[in-house]
Amino acid sequence: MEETDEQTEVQDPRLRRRLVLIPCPLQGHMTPMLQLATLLYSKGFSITIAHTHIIFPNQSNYPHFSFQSIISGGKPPSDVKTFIFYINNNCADPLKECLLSLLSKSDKQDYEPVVCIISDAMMYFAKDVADSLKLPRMVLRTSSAISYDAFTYVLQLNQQGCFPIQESRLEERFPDIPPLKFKDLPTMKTSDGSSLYEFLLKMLLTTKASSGLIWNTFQDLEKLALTSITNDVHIPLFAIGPLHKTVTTISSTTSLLPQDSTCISWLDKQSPNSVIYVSYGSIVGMDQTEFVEIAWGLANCGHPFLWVIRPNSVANCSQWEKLLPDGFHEIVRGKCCIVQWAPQQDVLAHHAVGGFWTHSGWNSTLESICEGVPMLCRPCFGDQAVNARFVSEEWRVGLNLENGLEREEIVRFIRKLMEGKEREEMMVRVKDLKEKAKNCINQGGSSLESLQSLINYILSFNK
Ligand SMILES: O=c1ccn([C@@H]2O[C@H](COP(=O)(O)OP(=O)(O)O[C@H]3O[C@H](CO)[C@@H](O)[C@H](O)[C@H]3O)[C@@H](O)[C@H]2O)c(=O)[nH]1
Repeated sequence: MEETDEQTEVQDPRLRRRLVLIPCPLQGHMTPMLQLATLLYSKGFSITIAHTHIIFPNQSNYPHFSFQSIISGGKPPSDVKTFIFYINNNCADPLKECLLSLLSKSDKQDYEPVVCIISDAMMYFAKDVADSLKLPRMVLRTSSAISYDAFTYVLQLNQQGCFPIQESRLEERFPDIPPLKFKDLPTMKTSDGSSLYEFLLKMLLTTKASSGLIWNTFQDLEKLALTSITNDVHIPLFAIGPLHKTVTTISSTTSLLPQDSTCISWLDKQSPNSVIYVSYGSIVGMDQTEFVEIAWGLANCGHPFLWVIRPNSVANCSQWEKLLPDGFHEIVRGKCCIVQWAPQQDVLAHHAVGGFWTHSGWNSTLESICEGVPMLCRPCFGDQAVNARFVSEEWRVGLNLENGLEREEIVRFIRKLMEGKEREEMMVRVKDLKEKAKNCINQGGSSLESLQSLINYILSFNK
C-alpha cells in the first residue's frame, strides 16, 4: 500500500474530526491500536490516545497524537487476567473525565469535535462511558476472527453446562469450527477466582453492542469466520489487516521494550533459510524444566538459532544462564544468538530466517505469514491454541507442538519444519498466503476497500 504517515492537512480544526483510541496496555494489543491510529491520522483524523500509566508507548514516537492518561498510581496485579479486570474496574471515571474535557473544548469551537471512540475489545468498560455521553463506540479486535468465533462457542457450551469439558472429549473435533479440537478452547481461571466465562461474556456482549468492529486480519485468510461473525453480530465489520503492512512508515516504533539489533548483524553471517527464530511474544513464559528442554532441543537440532529470552520469562529464576548445564555453551558456540527483545519484523524478513518457533500470538502469526516464514507453534493460553490449530491444519503453514516440551520431540519438530518435503509444501502455501496478504492492501484489495468504508462510516457519525 502506498501510504505515508503524512497527513492530508486540514487547517481549520472545526473541519477536522477527533478520534479517541483506548488501547489495552499489553504489547500485543498496543501495537495494532497504534498502527490503526497512525493509519487513521494519515487519513485526516486527529488522534487522542487514552492510555494507562501502567504500560504506555513512547510518546515522542507520536508527536502528532495527543495522549491522555486514564489511570495512574497503584500497583497493578501481575497475573494477566486479574490485571485486565483491574483495568476495567478502575478506568471508567478517568475516561469519562477525559472525554468530557475534550467535548467541552470542541464546544468552544476551537477544537476538533470527538466523533467516535475506538476501544480494544478487552477494554469493555468503555461501553458504559460512551453510552452515557452518547458517543459512537467502535471496537478493535487485535486477535483472529476464528478465535472470536471460538470464544462465542465457549459461552454456548458454558450455558449448556458442558464446562469444564470432560478429559475424554478434549481430543474431539469441534463440530461447528473444524479443525478445532475441544482442547483448543480457552479454559483458564483468574487467580482471584473470577472465571474466564465472566470475562468473555463481558467482552463479547460489549463488542456486539458497539457501532462496528475493526479487525487486524484479511478476507482471504479468514473469510469463513468473518462471514459467520457478520451473521451473528449485525453490525458492520471492517477487516483492514495486516495492519503492520498497511502502515509502512512506523515499522519498529510500537515496541514497548528496547529492541536489540545486534541480532541482525548475527543473522547477516548465517546462510539463507538456515536459522530458526524462537520468540514467545510479550507475555508467555516457561517453567525451569521447559527452559532446559527448549535449550537442549535447540542445541541439538542442527540449525543455528536466534532465541528471545525476556527478563523474568523463566518462572522463579532471575538468572536463566545458571540453569544451563555444563557443556551447553561449547555445543552452541557460533550457532546461537540470544537477545532480550528482537526487532521481530526485521528478523522475520531476513533471508537467513527459515522458521519461526512461536507461541501463536496473533501479531506474530500475521507477521510470519507476511514474510512467508513457516511456524512451529507452542500455544499457551487465550486465542493461541485456536490460532495454532488453524496454522497447522487449516492453512497448513506450520506444525503444532502440542504434546509437551521434551528435547527429542523438539529436535524432531524443528527438523521437520526446516528440512525435507513437508517443509517444501509448507513453503509453497505460506508464500501463497504472503502474496494474498500483499494483494489485499494494494489498490482494489479487500483490506484497502474496507479501510475506505471504515473512514466513510466514521465520518457518517457526525452528520
Ligand atoms: O522480541 C520480540 C518479540 C515480540 N515482538 C513483537 O511483539 C508483538 C507480540 O505480539 P503477539 O505475537 O500477538 O503476542 P503477545 O504479546 O503474547 O500478544 C497478546 O495479544 C495478542 C493479540 O490480541 C494475542 O493474540 C496473544 O495471545 C496475547 O498474548 C509482535 O508484534 C512482535 O513483533 C518484538 O518486537 N520483539
